Amino acid sequence: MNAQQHISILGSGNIGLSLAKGLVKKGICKPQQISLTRRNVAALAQYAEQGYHVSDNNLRAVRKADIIVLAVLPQQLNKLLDEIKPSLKPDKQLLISVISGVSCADIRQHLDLNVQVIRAMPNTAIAIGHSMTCIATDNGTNKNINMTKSLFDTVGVTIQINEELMTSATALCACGIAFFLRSIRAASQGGTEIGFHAHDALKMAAQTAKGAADLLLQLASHPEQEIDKVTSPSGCTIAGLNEMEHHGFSSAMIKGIRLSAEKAGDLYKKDS
Ligand SMILES: NC(=O)C1=CN([C@@H]2O[C@H](COP(=O)(O)OP(=O)(O)OC[C@H]3O[C@@H](n4cnc5c(N)ncnc54)[C@H](O)[C@@H]3O)[C@@H](O)[C@H]2O)C=CC1
Ligand SMILES: O=C(O)[C@@H]1CCC=N1
Repeated sequence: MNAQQHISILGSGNIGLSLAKGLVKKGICKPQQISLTRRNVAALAQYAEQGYHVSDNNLRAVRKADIIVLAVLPQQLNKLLDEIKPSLKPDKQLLISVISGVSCADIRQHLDLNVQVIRAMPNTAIAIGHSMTCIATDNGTNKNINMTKSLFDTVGVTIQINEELMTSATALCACGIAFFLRSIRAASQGGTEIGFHAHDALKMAAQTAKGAADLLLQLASHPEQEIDKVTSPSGCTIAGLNEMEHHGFSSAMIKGIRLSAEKAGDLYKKDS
């Protein structure tokens, strides 16, 4: 983004605000270049104090924007699109949607405008700059794809994927945060049962999970390769691991991800 450009985030809740904070923290733009809208504008008071433009007026926010981020819930989207349509300048503005289950074509079709749309699917680790964000488009220019990637690179790691895989990315990465959190919670519950205070068990489980993830990311190795290093012959790791598998550990994760992906594909259709 250059210093003249303006970004308007429509629906400034968890994801929208985290993105805004990441952009400012990494110096991509100043708060004065960002408009944040929300129905309950009082919830954005601290952002107004920091210099962000804060309002419940989507039309005004759209009018001054070069980039418009759609960050409402899927069931809130059509009303928002109807509201902003009169202010949109399709040949001058880029729409970035973080909304699950809504394709670029769905958005253009509802607007009945030929506007560039890029989808971005972050996860809640965006709040600490550690999101896994997938981006996809069916009509965005390379320039705008690169620009969108650089925006989300400020809040984590970004990859471009085919749009058909966006619901799968939603399940694996956006919902996935919850799956890994539940795994850590379950490990901590096991830890408490074998003797640790709950807060110690949680810290120990979380740091262990972080170490496991970093082994894969930093060494670029395969999970089974790292597992083989832990499982001493006739040892306690393989005993625990096999017991978990007898109870369907991997199968539960795979089935959960499949169901989430199915549901992600239906989030918008159900309500539009
Ligand atoms: N929460 C998550 O982990 C992820 C969510 N998403 C998607 O991002 C979108 C936003 O999710 P969250 O930030 O978690 O939801 P949220 O509920 O925290 O934020 C949505 C915000 O939009 C506001 N809003 C609703 N209608 C509006 C309107 N007409 N004008 C202005 N503001 C309006 C609401 O007041 C709320 O503050 C959803 O579509 C979700 O599918 C994507 C990836 C991850
Ligand atoms: O649960 C949901 O529907 C949203 C989309 C991805 C993460 N949270």
